[in-house]
Amino acid sequence: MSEVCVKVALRVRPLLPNELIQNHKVCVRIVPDTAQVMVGSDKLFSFDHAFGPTATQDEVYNSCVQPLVETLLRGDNATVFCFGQTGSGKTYTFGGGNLGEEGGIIDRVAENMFSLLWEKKNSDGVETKVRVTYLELYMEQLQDLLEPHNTDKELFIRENDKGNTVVVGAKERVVTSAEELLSVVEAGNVLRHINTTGDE
Ligand SMILES: Nc1ncnc2c1ncn2[C@@H]1O[C@H](COP(=O)(O)OP(=O)(O)OP(=O)(O)O)[C@@H](O)[C@H]1O
Repeated sequence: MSEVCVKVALRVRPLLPNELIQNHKVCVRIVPDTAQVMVGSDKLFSFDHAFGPTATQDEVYNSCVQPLVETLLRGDNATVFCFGQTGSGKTYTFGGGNLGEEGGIIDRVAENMFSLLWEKKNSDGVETKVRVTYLELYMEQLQDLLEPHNTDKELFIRENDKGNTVVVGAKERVVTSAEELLSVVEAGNVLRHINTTGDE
């Protein structure tokens, strides 16, 4: 196989103001002009991409995710997920609800995808329909973030006849613009916040 299917990017966030006040020190450094990081003074790790504290949302998106959107529009599947300890910057990197400079992956995918679909429509007359599902798996419980108030709802993870793993019972919503997609995500995020913090 010429192309590797799974790529791993590492992002080191800057120290936060309260960490600076408490005199925390950076312990992970990007080796300049490489995709390697040095932990402490002698442990070197290699990734497909490595981003330091000054990397912008745009840089992360353009290197790691933008090529996947094009893959998607050619009919393939793509998955992006963030993994890291609490407070490491997953939510910041993923974003959702901000089409500006600070917008994250979700925002940029939404914008990018609709603009590419618009181009396709204008050049080839291709009509498309975008359907969204938005789910949370938390403490082994699946929650449909598009149906926040339906507490009786049960979702199941199953394999379908094509051998794909799917969530059965998830609500789908048709969206026609990046703004509409992000409003769906924002509404779901409010629920996610309530679930994980107990705040209303
Ligand atoms: N690259 C970055 N630049 C500036 N601030 C950042 C960056 N990454 C994260 N932060 C800030 O660091 C804090 C923690 O980030 P975030 O909430 O994204 O972490 P998390 O991994 O989602 O945490 P949790 O698992 O607890 O939800 C936030 O205040 C966020 O704004």
